[in-house]
Amino acid sequence: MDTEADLFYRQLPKVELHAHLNGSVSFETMETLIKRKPHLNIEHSMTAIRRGQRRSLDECFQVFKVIHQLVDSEEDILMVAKAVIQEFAADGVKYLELRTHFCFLLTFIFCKQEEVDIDVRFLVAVDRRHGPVVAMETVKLAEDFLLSSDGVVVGLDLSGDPTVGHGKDLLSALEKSKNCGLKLALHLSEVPSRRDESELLLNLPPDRIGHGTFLHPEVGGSDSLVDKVCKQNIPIGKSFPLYFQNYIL
Ligand SMILES: CNc1ncnc2c1ncn2[C@@H]1O[C@H](COP(=O)(O)O)[C@@H](O)[C@H]1O
Repeated sequence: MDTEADLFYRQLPKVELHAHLNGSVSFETMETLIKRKPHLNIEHSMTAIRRGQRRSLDECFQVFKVIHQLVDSEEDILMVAKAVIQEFAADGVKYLELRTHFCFLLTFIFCKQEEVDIDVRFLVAVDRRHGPVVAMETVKLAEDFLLSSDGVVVGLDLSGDPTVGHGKDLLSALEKSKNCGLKLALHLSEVPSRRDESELLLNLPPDRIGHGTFLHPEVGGSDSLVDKVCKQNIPIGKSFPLYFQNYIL
């Protein structure tokens, strides 16, 4: 049963600035998806990380692969997007930035969120594993949406398995994106030994950082990386509060 504190926190108006669409699917929606596709033999334990449960980054990306099998039609995408937006609204979120590679489909549909008291904006996701050509194509699409979506598409998100590829190959796509006015939310330093890449990406600079777990010298990053984040006042989403207390969203 909800405590008084639960109710208070639910009603408190909030902003959510680091939500991946397929990373925000609730248990109930997942159940509907699983029932729709019994032939896939997918169980709940394959699609979620329970509170307190520890998983490696690699295992997290395995979970996304399973979710992508479940969400593979226009009908699924729309159902998931509607449910996610309604659930964030029911949780008291008033401003939501949703990142997804399905942006192209969703943008026009959610230009008018009339029945729900929530302002939803989209970030078009570039998945690192698809490489520079797809990244550039995605940026062009995102630019079109930026111009035609009446402010619904606001930026570009660089995400995906951080051990795959190198940011230097995506730099021209990211620069183009920035030059055309898209805000940049970049996942960086999510794994150790990515100092060079983080240096490059921080020079852009991004408007937001995803995770940035290994930026600090104590965990294999460097003073120069920390300096760049602090001097440029770049907010970090979903990281550890220890090192960047003033920057965590
Ligand atoms: C754990 N930290 C993370 N680091 C990097 N990328 C992540 C992520 N969590 C999620 N994603 C990215 O978001 C996609 C799912 O949403 P969409 O299918 O696009 O809606 C994942 O496939 C991955 O590319």
